[in-house]
This record gives sequence, structure tokens and C-alpha cells, in this order.
Amino acid sequence: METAIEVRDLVVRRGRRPVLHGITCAVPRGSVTGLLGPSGSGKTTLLRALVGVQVVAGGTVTVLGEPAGAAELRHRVGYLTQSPSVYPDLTVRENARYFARLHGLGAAEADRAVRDVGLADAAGQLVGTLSGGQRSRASLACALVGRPELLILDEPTVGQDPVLRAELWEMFRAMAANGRTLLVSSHVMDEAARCDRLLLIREGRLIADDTLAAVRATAGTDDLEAAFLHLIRANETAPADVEESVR
Ligand SMILES: Nc1ncnc2c1ncn2[C@@H]1O[C@H](COP(=O)(O)OP(=O)(O)OP(=O)(O)O)[C@@H](O)[C@H]1O
Repeated sequence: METAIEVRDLVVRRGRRPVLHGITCAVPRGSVTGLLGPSGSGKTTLLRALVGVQVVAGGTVTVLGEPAGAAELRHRVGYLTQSPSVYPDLTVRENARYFARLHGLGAAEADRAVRDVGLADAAGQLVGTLSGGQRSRASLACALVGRPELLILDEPTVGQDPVLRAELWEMFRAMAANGRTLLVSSHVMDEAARCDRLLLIREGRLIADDTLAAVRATAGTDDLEAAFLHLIRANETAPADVEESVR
């Protein structure tokens, strides 16, 4: 398996608390990997570490063969943050074209990204006047500009209606089919079914890093919500990690 992301023994503290307790995982190239877990489990913190904007207390993070956050990765990795990072006083089109310019690309690339997220009809609208779901798609369009090899998407489908969610997932699948790598966080378990692989995280610890089929087989159920609960319980009965090691 050719690896896009490799994380070893990653420890992160936020405030005074350890938030990630020694995460080790890998994400293969050309796949859609879902990062699933309850609110507060550490998904955003892990994604921040992958793009190199999180101070880490220990471990290593390698992205496309480089240390996370390396300058060489700037045009190779797209990152969608959870709260939309777009300018409210610019239109959707202007935002995308601004990001395109940062990548040294022209207006056509920006306009394509706007179309891809289903915002062609709102391209001339100020971002500040969009609905929450539209604003999040405007932000996604900016992350897609330049067709980065690796896309790290923090809850990209939150606030989208079922039709749009399905369309976004089709787009993610098509990107992976073209050899790009996507890591997509969600706390909605039914989205896990659309992924090739799953990273299940709970309270800063990975409780699964496997294919969708293997997670279902290990848990003995096709229902991913039930599988997640099964894995949590199995994890709780396993010997506890030595908490002291991260303090
Ligand atoms: N700036 C911060 N200072 C202190 N603690 C923080 C900070 N940011 C996040 N945390 C804590 O770190 C833990 C993990 O947060 P994180 O945002 O990574 O979770 P998440 O799984 O992405 O949650 P959600 O699905 O709600 O976005 C939480 O307990 C959170 O309260």
C-alpha cells in the first residue's frame, strides 16, 4: 500500500489536557478514509496535526513523504477547516479566484471548483449572505482549487441536505478514483459506509484503523453505529494504556 499519511505515536495536549494519546495510523493513497468519532474525540486536533498547524507533544507525522506542514506541501494538500474560512465581503467566485491566484492558477480553475461544489448559481453572491451550508461549500471550493493530491476535509457535509451530501460524496469518490487521497472527518456514522477505510477515534485513542469490510467483520455487524459501539466496548475491556506515558 502506497501511503499518503503516516502517523506514529502522536501525542497532542491542548490546554493542560492530553487530547491525543499516542495515535499511530496510515492513510493509503487514492482512497477515501473516514475519520469518525464523537464530538470532542480529537478529530479536528488530528487533522490539524496533519496539516502542520497543531503543536505536538510527541510522535511523527509524515504527509506525502514530507514532515507535516513542510513548505513543499503547500500546493499539494487542501484543507477544509470546520468553520468556513472564506471572506464574507467577497462573492463565492471572488473567493475561489483569490485562492486560485495564491496557487498561481487562473479564473477557470476557480470557476470549476465553484461548479463542482454545486454553487454555480450563487457564484456572484457575497459569501456573507449565503446560508451556513452554502458557506461551507464555498469554503470547500477554495480547498479544491488547484486539485491538491491530498484533501483533508473536516466535516465537509455538515449542514448539507441529503441530495447535496450524496453529490459531495460522489465527488469525493470520483476524486479518489482519479488517484487523489481524501481524509474526511464526520461524526455521522452513515457517512462511514461511503469510505474505503475507517479511522475510529474515541477520547483521543484510535479504536479501529481498517477497511470498512474489516470493521464490519470484526464487530460482527453491517450496522456501523452498532459496530462502533461494539469496538468501544471491546476496547474498554482491553488492558488500559498507561496514561502516565502521555503526561
Ligand atoms: N484550544 C483548545 N484548548 C484546550 N482544549 C481544546 C482546544 N481545542 C480543542 N480542545 C479540546 O480537545 C478535545 C478534542 O477536540 P477536537 O476539536 O479535536 O474534537 P473533535 O472530535 O473534532 O470534535 P467535534 O466533532 O465536536 O468537532 C476536546 O476535548 C476539546 O475540548
